[in-house]
Amino acid sequence: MQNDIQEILISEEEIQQRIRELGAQLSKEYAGRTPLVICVLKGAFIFMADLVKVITVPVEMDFMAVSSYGGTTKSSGVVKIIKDLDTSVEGRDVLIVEDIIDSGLTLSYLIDMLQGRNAASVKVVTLFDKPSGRAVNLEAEYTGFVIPDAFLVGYGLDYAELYRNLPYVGVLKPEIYSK
Ligand SMILES: O=P(O)(O)OC[C@H]1O[C@H](OP(=O)(O)OP(=O)(O)O)[C@H](O)[C@@H]1O
Ligand code: HPA
Ligand SMILES: [Mg+2]
Repeated sequence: MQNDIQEILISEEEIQQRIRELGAQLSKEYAGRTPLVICVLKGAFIFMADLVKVITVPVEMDFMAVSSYGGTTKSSGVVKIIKDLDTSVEGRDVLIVEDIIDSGLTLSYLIDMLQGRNAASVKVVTLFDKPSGRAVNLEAEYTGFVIPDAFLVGYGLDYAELYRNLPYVGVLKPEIYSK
């Protein structure tokens, strides 16, 4: 698996350090409240698990599964809901946890949906932001790292469902996805 990586872009230590900083910021933002923290599966599951451990306010958690990339490196533009929330978001302070914002299509769809369900507030924390990929104008309130225009894998990010379990984020060798 490591042999398929061209370059490690962000190390495990750098990721964990940045998550501790995000946790501290979010604990301040939500002081005195109990946000509903929503993990966007599958990509965000590792970030979600590490992030909630460094948030010091009480949180409720729920999970949604959506997919728009399938086995490719380009968004299909169609966001498919594979699993919806179990919890009502009405009147709740919702924090969406994403691994990456690329085209922005996944998040713009989710934000509209949660606002349509009358959440009291909807904010986004993303570990990675790739502004060069944007198809819609959208920014997260909290961002871990701004990353360059390359297809990345690791720390939750997959290519064709592989590489999510790498503890760092790296650039995949182009010959892997041009096979
Ligand atoms: O900004 P966008 O261009 O919409 O891309 C970002 C989304 O794409 C990835 O999910 P994917 O659809 O690959 O599903 P996965 O999380 O199961 O890998 C990623 O986890 C984000 O949710
Ligand atoms: N890597 C993996 N999955 C993704 C990416 C990426 O760079 N962008 C959107 N989904
Ligand atoms: Mg994916």
